[in-house]
Amino acid sequence: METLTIAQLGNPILREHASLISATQYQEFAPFFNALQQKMLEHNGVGIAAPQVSESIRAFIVASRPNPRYPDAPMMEPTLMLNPEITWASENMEKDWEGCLSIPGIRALVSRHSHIEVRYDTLEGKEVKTQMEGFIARIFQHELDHLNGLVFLDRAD
Ligand SMILES: O=C(NO)N[C@@H](Cc1ccccc1)C(=O)O
Ligand SMILES: [Zn+2]
Repeated sequence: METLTIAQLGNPILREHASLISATQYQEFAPFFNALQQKMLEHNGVGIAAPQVSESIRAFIVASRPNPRYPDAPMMEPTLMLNPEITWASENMEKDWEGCLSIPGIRALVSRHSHIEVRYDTLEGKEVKTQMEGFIARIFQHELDHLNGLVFLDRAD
């Protein structure tokens, strides 16, 4: 695994529909997911999606925590989510500021569902069903967009 570089807006990889991963492949990808988390932390990211390092698979990390880029971000354990889906989304929408490691230096106000219910697999192949709200729900929706070839500017008000 050579060192990962973050694809910038304009790179067609960011516009692909990423592929599901089969559970038999999860463990093979473990070193890649570690490198992905490292790359996110290097850039003070609070999330990162595999397509951003040109790996078009349905996997991302949600890792909200206060940092210089998002001083008010809530604290959570960095969480790797495989084959993630939204299973329910609130009618209620909230606007807040977003950035993207693939679009450095730009922030925009984006409307997102304020509450969502999600499902994803862990690296061990366990299915997790849970609900999210606020900034963490926002990051999940931002990362899921990346798996579907969307970036936050596509949704900016
Ligand atoms: O580019 C990514 N993830 O794809 N990282 C974003 C994640 C994010 C998402 C939503 C709101 C704020 C921030 C970052 O700035 O750390
Ligand atoms: Zn992004």
